[in-house]
Parts: sequence; C-alpha cells; structure tokens
Amino acid sequence: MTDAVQYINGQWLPGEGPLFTSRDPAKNAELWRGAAASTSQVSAAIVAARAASVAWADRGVEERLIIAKRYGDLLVEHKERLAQLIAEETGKPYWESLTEAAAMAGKIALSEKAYFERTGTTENPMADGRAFIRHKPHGVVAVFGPYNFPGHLPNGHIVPALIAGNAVVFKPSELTPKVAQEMVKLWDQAGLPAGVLNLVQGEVSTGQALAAHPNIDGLFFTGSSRTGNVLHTQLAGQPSKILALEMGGNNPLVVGEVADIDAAVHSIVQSAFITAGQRCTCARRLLLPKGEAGDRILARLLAVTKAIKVGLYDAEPQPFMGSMISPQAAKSMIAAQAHLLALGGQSLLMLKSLQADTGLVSPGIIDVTAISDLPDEEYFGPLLQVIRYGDLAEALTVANNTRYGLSAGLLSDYQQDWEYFFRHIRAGIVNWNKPITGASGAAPFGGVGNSGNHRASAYYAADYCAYPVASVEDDKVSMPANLSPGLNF
Ligand SMILES: NC(=O)C1=CN([C@@H]2O[C@H](COP(=O)(O)OP(=O)(O)OC[C@H]3O[C@@H](n4cnc5c(N)ncnc54)[C@H](O)[C@@H]3O)[C@@H](O)[C@H]2O)C=CC1
Ligand SMILES: O=C(O)CCC(=O)N[C@@H](CCC(=O)O)C(=O)O
Repeated sequence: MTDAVQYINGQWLPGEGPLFTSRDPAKNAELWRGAAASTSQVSAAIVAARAASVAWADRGVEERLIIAKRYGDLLVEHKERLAQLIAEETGKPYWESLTEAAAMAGKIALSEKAYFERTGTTENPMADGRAFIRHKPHGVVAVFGPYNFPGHLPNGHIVPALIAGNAVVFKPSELTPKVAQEMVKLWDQAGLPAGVLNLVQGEVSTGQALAAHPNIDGLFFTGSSRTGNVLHTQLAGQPSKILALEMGGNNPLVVGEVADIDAAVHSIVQSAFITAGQRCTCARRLLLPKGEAGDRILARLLAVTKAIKVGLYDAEPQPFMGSMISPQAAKSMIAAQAHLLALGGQSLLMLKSLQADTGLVSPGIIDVTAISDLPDEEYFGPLLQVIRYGDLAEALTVANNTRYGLSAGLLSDYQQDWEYFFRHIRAGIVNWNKPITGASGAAPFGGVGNSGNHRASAYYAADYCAYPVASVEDDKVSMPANLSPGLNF
C-alpha cells in the first residue's frame, strides 16, 4: 500500500496510478513518494467537486470568506514549516521561501477585495424597477500549478475560485507534490467541506485526464507556454469552458541613461537571477546601449554577478540564489548556453554546474548581439542574454521582437524615455526603474502574445472565477406606462 497522497471528497487516499517521487534538488535526496491518481480517481474528484459545488455556492460569500480567512490564519501560523517544505522541494533559499509563504497568506485579503470590487453586486438606476449586475461561480474548475512557486501560484487561482463559490480539482506540478499536500491539509483544517477542494497528484497523464474531462467548467493554468498551447488546442470548440492561461515570457529589460550604476545593476540582478532565474517574469534579454555608458554598466554587472552567493537553501549566511528545480533543469540551461554560443554568442560569464547531480548552477551572462537569428525561447534559468543597441527606437524594436509579452522594463532617468517606452512596448507588466520580477498581487498579472490568453491573474483572477449575470427586476408584474404600438389591452 502506498501513502495516501490524493485528496478526493474529503478523504486522503493512495493513488492507483504509477509511482512517482519528488526530490530535493539541492541535496539530491528523495523527499516524497506516491502513486499518481488514475483516470478513474480524477473522475471521482470531479464527481465529488460537482456534488459539493451547489451547497458551497449556496453558502454565500461571507461564509466562504470565514473559511478562507481561517486558512489564511493557518498559513501564517505554519509559515516556517511551509517555507521549509518549499525550500526543500524547489531548492529556493529559505528567506525567499518565507516570502512565498507570506504571499500565500496575503492572497486572502487581496482576493476578497478583488471579489467585491470586480465581481460583486451593482445596482443601476432604472425608471420602473431595479437593474442588477451580479456574478455566479462557474461550478467545477481545474487548477494546474507550476513548480517554481508551488504554493503561491496555484493558491492564486484556488483562493479566488473558492471565494467566488466554485469547487476545485487541483493538479500540482509533479515536481512539488509535498507543498501541494501541505496546502490542501491546511484548507481541510480550516473547515472546507468535503469535495470543495480535491487534490489529484501525478505526472502529465494525470493532468491530461483532468484537462480532457468533459465535466469541468473551467481550467486555470499557470505553467509553460508549451503546455498552455496544448491545453488551448485541446479546449478549442468548447466555448462553455473558461480557460485562463498564465504562461512564460522572453522578457526584455532595456537600460537607457542612468546616473546610479549600482542601482541599475541591482535592478538587473533582481530581474534576471532571483529564484535562479526561474520566474516567468525574469529578464531574459538585457538591452544595453552601445558605447561607454553601456560598457560601464556591463562591467559592474559582471562583477556583481560573479560575486552572487549561490548555495543550499539552508546555508548560513543565506545565499541569494539556491538550486534550480532539478539536475535536468540545470543541464538544460547548460545546453541552452552551448546552443547560443554555437550560434555566435559570446560568453561574458559562463553558467556552470556547481555540483554534479544537483540543480546548483552559477549565473551566466552571454552577449548575443551578433546572433542574427536569435531564438525566441524562454530559457527558464539564470542565463541573461545581452543585446547592445544604438537608440531607443532600435531597443524597442528588439524588445518587441518576441512572440511572448509578459514583463518588460526600462531603467532610465528620463521621463520622456519612459513615456516612449510605455507607449511602444507590448507586455502585460511594464515597469520603470524597478525590477521586472516581484509583481504585486494587487494588480492584474498576465501577458499578451504567447504569454497568456487575456485572462490576467492576481487582482483580475476574480474575473475568470465568476460569470456576470444581468437582471432587471420588479416585485410584481405590472403594465408599462406606455404600450408598444399595435397592442390592445
Ligand atoms: N505567467 C505566469 O503567471 C507564470 C508562468 N510560469 C511558467 O511556467 C513554466 C515553469 O513551470 P512548469 O511546471 O515547468 O510548467 P509545465 O507546463 O511543465 O507544467 C505545469 C502544469 O501542467 C501539467 N501538465 C504538463 N503537461 C500537461 C498536459 N499535456 N496536459 C495537462 N497538464 C499538463 C504539469 O503536470 C503541471 O501541473 C515556465 O515556462 C514559466 O514561465 C511560471 C510561473 C508564473
Ligand atoms: O499572483 C500574484 O499575486 C502576483 C504575481 C506574482 O507573484 N508574480 C511573481 C512570480 C511569478 C513568476 O514569475 O513565476 C513575480 O512577479 O515575481
């Protein structure tokens, strides 16, 4: 008998599918082992969610919020343990894992505010009755999470979905099942009724069974563009299902004229190397002006990046960068770097494996200006591509030369440069003199192009968690003051 890792209709059950494991990528040790949910278990989770969804929606938002707030309190109470699990399963430094746990707790109040501001009830004036805009939950929604924020990002779909009155079937990343299990345990402890939130663990086939199920009303996905596109195709021709896709980016950070070089370099480092470059918002392409000003920034960036402390999540003092998610992810970054070098890139700082069979790598910087056909790929790790440009118009053309459009930024002391940049850049998160990572949950979070499908998350997640209903109402049926021509009463 394997461990009870599936949570279906309020019961922890062993999976009936193939065994899979989760490993600590920094210490190369097994952390978790369980059997995947079978297709019939995925169906059972959907049946349970469907059955629970009516009573959950009927409870009303105030009652649902009481449970969500209890869950938030439990997140605060258990934040150190949760951060420890996040650190072990992802390799992120403990300090950063604590910020993820805090963001999860902060999501409750932000989602409550968004629910009422964006999808609450509005009464509009009407001469002979009342006009309302109200919102209703979709019913049963599937939530898919990525590994890089195994708590915060699925939580960013689950919390608003539950507050809006939906029941959820959650399929976390197969690389981070332990964090997912902990989250669901806290919801259970908070008193969520059986069936309202179900957890189906497993690898891609479990995700496929969930996404293909005819009885889901919506699918909220955060993950790679590749998978998001598969899901988009799969759900084509099913307009009854709402699909929210939060996907990757090939994000540009443009540096213009800046007086404070250290401040600019700090913003670049925070944008490119936080979470070992494994944020969807991370800067992938750094656009630096040609000439001395750009050379000075580059020299300082190289010096600071060389000195970045990379290490174990529990090292003291704490490193800035921890491990990547897996040894395979580290190898794929080394391969990406080799590919760019073969295309004509020039390494300024090599991304290197720091310890065999772990995800520990040093950050890399590569000048790709000479590559005429630069791949428009999201290399999801700490490898920053530098492109030198002539003027701001050229920088904008290069920055926008991507099928993605998630985040973008400008570092410049000139307001007119910012205004020009803002007018011309195509992305959903556009910052000035700030890192392009670390987006606020109080703002919409999403991208254009291949980064999303126009259903932004965070503050706007409320929008895809409920559908609007327009009503005109009166207490009694009454004759209108003026009859339409041709009617006789
Ligand atoms: N825009 C955003 O909000 C964010 C986007 N991301 C993106 O996520 C990626 C990293 O996360 P990963 O876990 O590697 O993403 P992924 O796409 O590999 O996996 C995401 C989820 O989809 C499931 N899945 C994979 N293939 C599937 C299929 N064919 N059918 C159904 N489910 C399937 C996985 O098991 C997992 O639960 C990066 O590309 C990053 O840019 C990450 C965080 C935020
Ligand atoms: O959903 C929210 O509350 C805001 C979005 C957010 O937290 N974004 C983070 C991480 C997302 C990622 O890049 O994977 C960020 O902007 O750094």
